[in-house]
Amino acid sequence: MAISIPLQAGQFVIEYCGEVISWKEAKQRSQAYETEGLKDAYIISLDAHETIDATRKGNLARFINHSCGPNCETRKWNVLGEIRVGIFAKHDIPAGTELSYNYNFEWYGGAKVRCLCGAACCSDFLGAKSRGFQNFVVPIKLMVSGLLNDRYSVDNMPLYDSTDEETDSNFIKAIVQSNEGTTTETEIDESLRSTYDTDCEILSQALPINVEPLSSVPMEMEEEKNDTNELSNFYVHDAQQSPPQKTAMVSRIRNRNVFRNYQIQSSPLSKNLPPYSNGKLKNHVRRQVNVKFICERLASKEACDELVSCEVCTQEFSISISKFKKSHPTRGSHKHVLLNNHRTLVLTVKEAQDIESGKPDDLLIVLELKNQATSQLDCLYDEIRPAIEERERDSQDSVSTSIAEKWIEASCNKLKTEFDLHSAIIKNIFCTPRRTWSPQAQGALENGIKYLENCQSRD
Ligand SMILES: C[S@@+](CC[C@H](N)C(=O)[O-])C[C@H]1O[C@@H](n2cnc3c(N)ncnc32)[C@H](O)[C@@H]1O
Repeated sequence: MAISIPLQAGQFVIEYCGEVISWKEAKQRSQAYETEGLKDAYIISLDAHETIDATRKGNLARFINHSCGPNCETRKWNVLGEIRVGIFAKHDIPAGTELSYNYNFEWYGGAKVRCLCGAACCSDFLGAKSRGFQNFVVPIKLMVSGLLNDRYSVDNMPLYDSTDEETDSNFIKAIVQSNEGTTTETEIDESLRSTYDTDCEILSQALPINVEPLSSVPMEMEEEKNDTNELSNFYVHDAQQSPPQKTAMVSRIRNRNVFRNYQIQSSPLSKNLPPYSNGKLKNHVRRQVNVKFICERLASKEACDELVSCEVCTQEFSISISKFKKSHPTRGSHKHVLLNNHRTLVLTVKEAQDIESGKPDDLLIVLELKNQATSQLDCLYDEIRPAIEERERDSQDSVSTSIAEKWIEASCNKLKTEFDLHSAIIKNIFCTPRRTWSPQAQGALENGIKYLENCQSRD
């Protein structure tokens, strides 16, 4: 389902409407739908007791497909004491784009369903990463019926509460317009339709409670600085640099994807920090050194050679990162970077920018370690999730001490790898080893400068 007007990050898109039925009823219906030969699944979980079945009665939200790299996400809201599910834009979405969200399926039986989302980070099968593939049966979760007696459960979603703040929801009409004339097997229930506008308005006006996640503080991207100083001639700013972004506060437990992406908040003081003593500004904009300008002022040829060699290396890495960027655009505040071994690293924008100012090889090794630590944390979260859900609340408060200890340990491990990553970046920047140049390499200085100048003029 496509949207006909542009959406902004965080904007409410549509409520997932349907018949609210018990889990028992959902299972029976699912079997009946299967017998009828219905291929698509439209039952999602509301909470531990109830589900929303949009198979026969529902709204346009039922037509939004799954994607492993979605542009929307689901959020649970407590609206006047009633839990409701809304779909929200994860990031800015241009008009005409197909909407998608991650079903976060957990498969627990039947055949695999091939995912056709086409995302670079696609896990190939719906629920391929879930424990369902290890024959784990999720006790009570949301369920979507599908092909060949498949059983799915959608991951728990964040629970938000309503407030009085207002959000614009006019674009809902745009969705309806964009889908008018579409013939579907679903009859939109008239009573639902009549209350649809009101409902959407209530949900669109409800905003999440901003509660910080356990054991982490959300990161605030450092603001782009416009400082100019005497060293500004040394650097050429990347014109394609993304605008500064701020990561929103997240609820205590949001959906799994968000929950996994902990960030350490940079000190608010850092916004006002002066440039480093060597002239590098403390932000993470890709800069190219104006090599010619500096070389003209350096007395030693060795220093010139070293500068050029470092810059060529950095420039080449920047070029490869730019290629990555083109093929793996930023999703929200993250970049998906494809490594040579075909693995995808999910980096924050800041990390990607940090890497651009460092060197590739050893940084990627540290990144790989960080990625592994993140995966371990993800697995652990999968392990503790049932314990959280058993309490039928979106809260981690009741998780047992032993599990909490494991969680803390894994979190520390991840933080350590993040620390190592940033140390490696700093090391690369400040401790670049001096090179011994062969006589043949002596003549490379001019070539190097020409190369860099060509690169800069191309940019
Ligand atoms: C809520 S419905 C989505 C709308 C549905 N495609 C339709 O046209 O009515 C969920 C069903 O759509 C299909 N589906 C959604 N996303 C998919 C994806 N990425 N790959 C394969 N099938 C998908 C599956 O059959 C799934 O059971």
